Amino acid sequence: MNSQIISVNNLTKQYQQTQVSGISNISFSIKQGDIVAIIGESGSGKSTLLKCIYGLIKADEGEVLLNGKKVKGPDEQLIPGNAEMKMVTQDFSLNIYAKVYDNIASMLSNTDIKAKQEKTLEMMERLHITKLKDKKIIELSGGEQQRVAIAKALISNTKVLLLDEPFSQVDSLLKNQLRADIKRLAKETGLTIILVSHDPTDGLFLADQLLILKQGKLLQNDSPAAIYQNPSDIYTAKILGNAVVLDANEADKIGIKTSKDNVVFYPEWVELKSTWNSRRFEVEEVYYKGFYDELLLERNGVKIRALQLNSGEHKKNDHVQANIGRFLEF
Ligand SMILES: Nc1ncnc2c1ncn2[C@@H]1O[C@H](COP(=O)(O)OP(=O)(O)OP(=O)(O)O)[C@@H](O)[C@H]1O
Repeated sequence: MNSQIISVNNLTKQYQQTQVSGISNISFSIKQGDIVAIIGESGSGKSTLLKCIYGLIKADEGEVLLNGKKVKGPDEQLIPGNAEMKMVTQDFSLNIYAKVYDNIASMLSNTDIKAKQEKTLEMMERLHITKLKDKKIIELSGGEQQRVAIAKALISNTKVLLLDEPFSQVDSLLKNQLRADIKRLAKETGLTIILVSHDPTDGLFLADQLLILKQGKLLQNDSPAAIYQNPSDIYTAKILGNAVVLDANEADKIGIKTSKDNVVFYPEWVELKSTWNSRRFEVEEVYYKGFYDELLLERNGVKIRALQLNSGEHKKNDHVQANIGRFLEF
């Protein structure tokens, strides 16, 4: 079993005297070697939390422990940050006129030139950037620069890698490759990774542990599957799975009774088949998604979305029988 590497205790940071700015009373712990994704809408406090963990900004209250030792804030040391952690920000902080090799090697001392060379080449190999060795940063794509920045961050005995929106500069094909590489790297090296993203698929695909932030508060902290299946809040269900949200009146119109205010379900929980409790909907729109379609269905003025795995089976204006196989009440 992995041991705990980071412990965040009652962390609060407020920029102004308002409740919604910064982060508020956040606590959680991280196991060594895990990938943790912090997900939340813009302004929910993701970057603030990441910077507090790294010691770049001083928390008003609470503390961060790295292997049981308090992480110092910017007021407690000359150079803010932490030697055992590295943060890769969206601007990458690379020397754009220097070569890839030199950018990475610059993190190591010159006391053993051969070891420095070997270590740099090994790290380039790990991040699949060996062929870029002699290129200048300015000649690279965003995704390539990203890899160089990660290689540079990892070369000096880093225990925790902090990534702020790591995939914002890469197209979807490269994104999948980079995600897979990061996952492999963490599993091979025991590196702990904390990443911040506004894209929930990063969290669902990569993370061992998912943190959902809303207006500076930690809403949920669990495995991606546990949170996806049982979101504690409508916000979480919408962020993670683009959930359908109906009020009690709308739910009633499609045959769901609830004593709560809202009924929430993911489109894939809608069963398109004729069962004793299924109801007739009209297909209003068909959105082609590749190997499946997303259907916009309507009944009694209420619109819901459902997935159709047999792409093309039902067309616009068709009538279909649908049953909400599972739903949550809030
Ligand atoms: N230096 C600052 N001074 C004042 N307010 C700030 C500062 N930095 C962040 N905030 C406020 O704190 C809240 C959280 O910001 P933060 O950047 O942590 O959110 P975020 O979830 O990372 O957002 P994004 O996804 O847009 O980067 C926001 O309301 C933001 O306006």
